[in-house]
Amino acid sequence: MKVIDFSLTNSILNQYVSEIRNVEVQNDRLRFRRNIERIGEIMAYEISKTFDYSIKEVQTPLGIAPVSTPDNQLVISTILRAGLPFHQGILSYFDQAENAFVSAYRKYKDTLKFDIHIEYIASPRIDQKTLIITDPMLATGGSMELSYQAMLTKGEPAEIHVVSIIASQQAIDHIAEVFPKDRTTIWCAAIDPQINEHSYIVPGLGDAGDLAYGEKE
Ligand SMILES: O=P(O)(O)OC[C@H]1O[C@H](OP(=O)(O)OP(=O)(O)O)[C@H](O)[C@@H]1O
Ligand SMILES: O=c1cc[nH]c(=O)[nH]1
Ligand SMILES: [Mg+2]
Repeated sequence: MKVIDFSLTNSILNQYVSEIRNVEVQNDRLRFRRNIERIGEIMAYEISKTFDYSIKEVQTPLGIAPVSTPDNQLVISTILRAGLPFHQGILSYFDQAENAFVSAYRKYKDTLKFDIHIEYIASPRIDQKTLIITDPMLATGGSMELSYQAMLTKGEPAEIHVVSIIASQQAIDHIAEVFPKDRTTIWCAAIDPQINEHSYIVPGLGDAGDLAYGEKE
């Protein structure tokens, strides 16, 4: 299993990550969503370098140009709600991708204990396709694992890209355990050391879904 951590490389992506983490900046919802989209756009570009390419001949007004373009059949899958702006950023680079949406939410038994419930999935078949499964936050990794299990009812992908912004070390370890090691790559903008007793990432950024869309009842 490959793990790509963008925080180890100096790039403008780290500026957008600092803004979504920053308590003085992150409450500007439009900026928060747009920064998540921008991180998705940059990650999409980096992920595109791993695809399979072949040369096609393009007719220009003056001749024929050979151009190497990707051949992968993409399915971009997203976990509601916080995944939506991230999905939009990635999709804006992969124009022809198919798309899938999974709902996952924490149903609390008491203030600390919860189960993750999946209630909705809308997905194409994913057999032999490149599955890009996105969620900006990987805390326990439970939502990602269950969403992937739900996606498997739609077929077996050729390769899997788990794409996140902030992941806990625990979630990285968990995903490395439960996803196919030979064909999964995890992409994230940072790996944080801890999760707290409420299973929030520390230092993390808080609740990504609420910051993007407002608090739930
Ligand atoms: O790794 P886990 O421990 O499963 O936690 C991560 C999940 O929590 C967040 O969603 P949340 O449940 O807050 O839903 P929301 O996007 O609707 O706010 C996040 O977007 C992940 O889906
Ligand atoms: O830190 C966390 C954990 C779960 N969901 C979030 O939005 N943030
Ligand atoms: Mg949330």
